[in-house]
Parts: sequence; C-alpha cells; structure tokens
Amino acid sequence: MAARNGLPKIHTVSLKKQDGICHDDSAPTVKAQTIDELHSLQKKKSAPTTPIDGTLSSFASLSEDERQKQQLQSISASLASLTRETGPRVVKGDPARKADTPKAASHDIHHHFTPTINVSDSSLKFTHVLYNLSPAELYEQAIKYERGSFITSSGALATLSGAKTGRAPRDKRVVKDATTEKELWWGKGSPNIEMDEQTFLVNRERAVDYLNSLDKVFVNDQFLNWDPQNRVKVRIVSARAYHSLFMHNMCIRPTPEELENFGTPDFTIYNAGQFPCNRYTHYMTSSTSIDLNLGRMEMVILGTQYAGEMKKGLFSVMHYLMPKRQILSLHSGSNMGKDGDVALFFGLSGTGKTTLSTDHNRYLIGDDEHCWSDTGVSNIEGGCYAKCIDLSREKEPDIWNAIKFGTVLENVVFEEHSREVDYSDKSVTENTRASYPIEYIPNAKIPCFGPHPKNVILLSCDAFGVLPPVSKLNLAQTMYHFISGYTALVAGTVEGVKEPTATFSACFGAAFIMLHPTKYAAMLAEKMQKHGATGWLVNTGWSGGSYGSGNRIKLPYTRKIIDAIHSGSLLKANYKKTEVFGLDIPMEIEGVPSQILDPVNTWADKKGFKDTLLKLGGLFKNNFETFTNYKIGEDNKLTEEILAAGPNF
Ligand SMILES: Nc1ncnc2c1ncn2[C@@H]1O[C@H](COP(=O)(O)OP(=O)(O)OP(=O)(O)O)[C@@H](O)[C@H]1O
Ligand SMILES: O=C([O-])CC(=O)C(=O)O
Ligand SMILES: [Ca+2]
Ligand SMILES: [Mn+2]
Repeated sequence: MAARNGLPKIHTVSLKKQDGICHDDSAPTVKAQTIDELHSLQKKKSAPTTPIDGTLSSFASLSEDERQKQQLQSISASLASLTRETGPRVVKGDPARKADTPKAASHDIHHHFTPTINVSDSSLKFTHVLYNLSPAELYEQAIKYERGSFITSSGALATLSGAKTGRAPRDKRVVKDATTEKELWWGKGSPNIEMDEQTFLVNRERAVDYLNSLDKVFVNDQFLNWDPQNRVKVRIVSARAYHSLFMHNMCIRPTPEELENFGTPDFTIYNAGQFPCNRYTHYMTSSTSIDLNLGRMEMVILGTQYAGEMKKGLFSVMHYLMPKRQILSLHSGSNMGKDGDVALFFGLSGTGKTTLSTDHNRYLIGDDEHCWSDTGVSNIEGGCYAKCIDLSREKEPDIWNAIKFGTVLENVVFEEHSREVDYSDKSVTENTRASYPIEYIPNAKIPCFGPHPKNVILLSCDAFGVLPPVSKLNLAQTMYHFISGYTALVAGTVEGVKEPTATFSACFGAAFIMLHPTKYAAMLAEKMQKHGATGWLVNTGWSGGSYGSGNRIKLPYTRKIIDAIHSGSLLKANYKKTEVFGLDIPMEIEGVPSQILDPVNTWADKKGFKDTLLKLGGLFKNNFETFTNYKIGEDNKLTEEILAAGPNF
C-alpha cells in the first residue's frame, strides 16, 4: 500500500458512495482554468455609469471613451510641470496590476501629447492615477504599501501621520499679489504669512515633480458646501491612500453622474507631504511649507503628512471665496432639533464642537465648518473629524459607533493582536483623531443644510476655571467674545501640572480666516440681528479651581445645559450678573447642580478665584486692544457697544 515516497497511498474513490447516499458536499469546481483567471473572477466589473438625464449634461453627447479621455487630460493638466509642459502621460489604475499597464490600457489616450522641448526621463514616464477609489480599494492600497496602516477591531483604518501630528500654522503661507495685498488681512495677528508668486511656483514644481516621480498618485475629485448654489469643486492629488481616504470622508462625495460631469476643478491641492520643502528656497523657515495661491486657486503641501492641513487649507479658501458672495464662513458645528431649530457651536480646537453637535436627540448638520447664507446654514464638508483622546462608548456613543469600516483613525494605539484601540493612550500624540463620513452618524441631516440659526453657542474651554458654565449674551457681548475667540486648553499633561495658557483666536478660528476679523464679525452681527438668534457662552473647561486643582466640567452637565438652550427653557430662567465679565448667568438648570452655575461657589479659595478672574479679565483687555480702532458694521453704535461689552474692573 505504500507509495514510492513511503507515505500511504490516498484513496480517491469515495467510500461513502457505496451506501447509496450522496454525502458529497463539494461544490462544482470553478470555471477558471488558471489561478490568474480565478482571481480575475473575484472582482466584478461595474457597469459603466451613464448620465441620468442627457439634456442636463454637457458631456451627455460624449462617448464613454471621449469622456474618459477628457478626464485624463484634465488630470494630466493638473500635473503639468516644467519638465513636462504638456503634463505627464497619465493612465488610470494601479501599476502593480498587470492589466493596468499602459500597453494594455488606453494607449490611444496619450498619443496627442507631443514630446516637450526639454525631454527628460520623467517626460518618458507614465503617471498612474488612482482616481476616486472606494474606501475598500484605499484600505488595500494603504495596507499593502503604507507602513503603519492596520485594520482595527471595529474595522477602522489605523494610520500614522508621521512626524507631524497636528497642523503647522507657522508654516502656512499665502501668495501676496496685487489683488490679495488689498483684499486679505496681513500683518500683526494675521494668520496669512506672505510669500511671492515665484516662490510658490518653486514649491509647486517641487511638489508636482515629486508626485510625478512616483509610480502612482491618488486623485480625488469632490465638492465643498452642501448649498448647491455655492458648491466648490476640489481636486486633491496626493501620494498616500491615507490622504485619499481622509479626503473621501471629509469632502462631499460626488455621485457617479456628478463625477462624470465634473469637468475642471475650481481648486487643486498638491499634497507632497512626504517630501520636504527646500530650505534654500526664499521664505522657507523649516522643512514644512503649506502654500496657498488664491490667484491660481492651488495649494501645495510639502513636509507634513498631517491630513488636517488639507481640510483646513480648503476651509481657508472658503473663508476667502464665500464672503465675496455675502456668505459667512464659520468655524462651527451645527445641528437641528425635531422642530427645525438650528444651533451653531463655535469654538477653538478641542472645545466641544464635534462632541456637542453630535447629539442623539438632534439632527447633525455638520461638526466643524459651515456657511451662513441668505437661505440658511450649510455644511462645507461631507464628514466629521472627531478628537478621540479618552473617547468612551458611554459618553459619546454616536462617535464611538462611527469608528468602523471606512473611518480613518489617526495616530491611535491599539493592542497588537486583538487590534482593540486604547483611546486613553497618548504615546503617539494627544491629538488622536477619527475621520468618518457624516452619514456614519445615525441622525445626520442629509443634505447637510438647515434654516437660519436660533441659537449661537460660543464654546470656550476655560482651564482657569473662572468663566461660568453658561451665560446668556446680548448681541454686543456675542460679538465681543466672537472677536476675542478665547480658550485655555492645557498643552500637555505628561510632565505633571502645567499652568493653563490663554489662547485668543479671532472668530474662533484665526488660523483659517483670510480677511480682517471685523469683516466676519460684522456679517455675524447682521445675520444674528436679522434672524433673531440668541448668543450663549458655554465653558466646557474647568470648575472648582484652575487646571491642577479643579476638574473639567462633566460632559453630562454640559449636555444638560445645551439641552436647556435648545429647548428654549434657559431663556426663561432667572438670571444674575457676574462681576468683572458682566455675564448673565442662570440660577437653575434642570439636571445641573445649581451651585456650579456660579463658579465662585465651586472654589474653596475665594481670593484665588477673584485673582484669577481679574487675571483673565486683564488678558481679554490686552488682547482686544488690537481691535479697538476698527469699526464693525455700518454705524459706530455697535462698535462702541462691543468695546463696552468686555470685562469691566
Ligand atoms: N464638558 C465637556 N464638554 C465638551 N467636551 C468635553 C467636556 N469634557 C470633556 N470633553 C472632551 O473634550 C473634547 C472636545 O473635542 P471636540 O472634538 O468636540 O473638539 P472640537 O471643538 O470639535 O475641535 P476641532 O476643531 O479641533 O475638531 C472631546 O474629547 C470631549 O470628550
Ligand atoms: O484642523 C485640525 O487639525 C483639527 C481641527 O478641526 C482644528 O484644529 O480646528
Ligand atoms: Ca471637531
Ligand atoms: Mn476645527
């Protein structure tokens, strides 16, 4: 019975057949003749999408081939650099896949590209374009080619953003030309650090040549702004699947029909973040440079892979484009009640926009960037970007549940084997983040727009612990606090107790505004007045003492406060005025211990409270000095009222 190699011979004839009953559970064999053929069966070709309504579309008369050709030409034009004046020879698909090699693919597509005068090796090379890939395809790209990409136990894609785990505002530059010199806010306090057109082109060339040197680049064609009248078409060219998936989540995703008719983008990002800028280049002060050119409508990213630069770079562009159309751009979250009452949540990073706008009892319009036009509020984005340090299922269930397949989880730490994320782990950074499409929140309001706001909530995380948990503001106070844009987060907790430092960031987003803060403030005042919105100041920070002795106000209490604002019940409460800041604070709120509503009650050290209050008041005064010479709105009356609405002592 032994076979030649000494092993027992295997019986291939089923013995079971002999009893007349068929126990054979094997399925029919696959049709494929080879392994390659078998693998080719795994992926079904999707049917080519055709425009739904031919009369509406300018491309409707085009054949599929023609349309594909125009799309590739448009991408090629985006990637044009001096080494290849006509743009690279682009071909769709992953170079690692045999079927995608230029020979087999669209060889007819690039025949019209005549060789350039300066033929270089790069002009002979094809650039493979991975165009608007799906999350599943991007997962595969990330896991195969990008170190640090893993699937977590809930299905999210964990990634590392590299050396930079936050934005680099000091490395962000804006081209100053004849137009922007007049239009933008420059100088002290402004986020717009200048560069010239020539330097921009040097960096652009560096980024584009880097991208063109790669085997493949990712291209996302997407939209900003859910208001159909004011939609902006954006193209993002990047080198990482992580970046492509992040933008897939954060921008508005086009339907197949919208993508077919996309045409030329209004704005293009070249993200060459893995590659540094050249420090011998004029203006460069580090190896990171984020460059915005409003004339060319382009942005170049060198030397940082932090994905938030793309999101917030586009936000800056909206802060330029929208006010030109009398539309106010806002660093705010927004949600809507069952009765259609809309609230805005302003606040600097980490103050609670995402946490508090994501409310199981209300419809989420958006968590971070909005436009307020004559027709109401619209979200700029298609996704949310939540902080996930110390995230808990109990306190933030909707965000917790949104961290699933398709979500990008930046810089989190997970258990090696189970891939269970430890949200309390700050080993990589404290700024761990989750980026997910807005529809991952169960009660998202899609399309993401709503009527004019009823409540405007200014969030401040006061680590000094002297601002009341909630105050009702009049219009002048709302403007004063909007222009001040105060928060005091504590930088790092690693080395024990640290002094809180005050941050003042005009319009709760000085890093993103392009015009002088008073321009946005005037628009906000006008809109709030016209639509009768009420302003509120909510401290999501410390109570019972400054950072170190007090504690952060419990999230469930803040939620109760926000509930009372939404329901209108807080408007009817009894109020008293505070010292120094002159804020109107309620005496009671359902579900919140009354004694915490006046911060002085929570401090054991009363003198310490008063000293800290005066110290913060002084910081506000100092900061506001920059704005005392500016007029806000049409008449001087409002300006005077605003100046008087600050701390008084
Ligand atoms: N009382 C509170 N109110 C709000 N947030 C709180 C409170 N206590 C703790 N937090 C925590 O503070 C953080 C608020 O971050 P959030 O993501 O909402 O910031 P954000 O305003 O959206 O900032 P960014 O613009 O950077 O996205 C969350 O991690 C939340 O869990
Ligand atoms: O841009 C980021 O990194 C996150 C964010 O929303 C902010 O800082 O306001
Ligand atoms: Ca947020
Ligand atoms: Mn933000």
